Amino acid sequence: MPLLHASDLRRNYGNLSVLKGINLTIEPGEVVSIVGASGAGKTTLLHILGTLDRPDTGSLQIANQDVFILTDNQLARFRNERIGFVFQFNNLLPEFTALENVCLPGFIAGKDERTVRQRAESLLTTLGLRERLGNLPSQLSGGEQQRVAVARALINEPAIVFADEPSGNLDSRNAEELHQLFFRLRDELGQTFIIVTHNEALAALADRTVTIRDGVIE
Ligand SMILES: Nc1ncnc2c1ncn2[C@@H]1O[C@H](COP(=O)(O)OP(=O)(O)OP(=O)(O)O)[C@@H](O)[C@H]1O
Repeated sequence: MPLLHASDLRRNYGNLSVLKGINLTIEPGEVVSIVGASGAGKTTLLHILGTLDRPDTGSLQIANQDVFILTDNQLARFRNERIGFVFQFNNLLPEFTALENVCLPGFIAGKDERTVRQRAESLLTTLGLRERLGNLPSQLSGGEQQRVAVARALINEPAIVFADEPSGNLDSRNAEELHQLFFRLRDELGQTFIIVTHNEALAALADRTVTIRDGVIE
């Protein structure tokens, strides 16, 4: 069974037809990059695949769940438990420490507090942030903040992590480190990533590159 199966996804904004029938299958443990010209619909597609937005028509299965038949509340719960996100601007909560930011989705999922804390510490240690657990985001470098965001995305052991231009705000050294991290997590945890990127180095490293043009996958 594929991990994700999208069938004939369509999305219009008013008269503008952005997605015109997207079909996509993702297997577990793949790192897939989504590329395409500016305005091609990459973010629109990522938001739909990540269940942040609904298509006008079409269906999507993730981990054997037909997601768009769920109510908004059911979908929010599914997203919290099964999907992780990394955005260009890390969206860490400024008044919470690195450790607290990582724990939060685990607490929201209602998991045991001690278990969540231990997993968060272990993830942050794996990502080289053992000495930064108590730092606020403002006390971290851009690269460190993005690694905290990756740990936060992983806290609930998601089926898939979606990333939208994750290295878009980093210098080339930090960008490369972040990219290596995705592949290490793929190798060590079997983690699946779907990444929208303009970064050609990252797209070239991916197991598969999906190009959107004229509203469909090329
Ligand atoms: N909420 C919205 N309302 C109206 N139009 C929108 C909305 N969101 C996106 N669009 C339009 O849909 C098209 C696709 O946008 P999208 O952000 O998905 O493209 P993209 O491929 O991610 O672009 P970029 O690489 O520049 O980030 C664009 O023409 C955009 O202007």
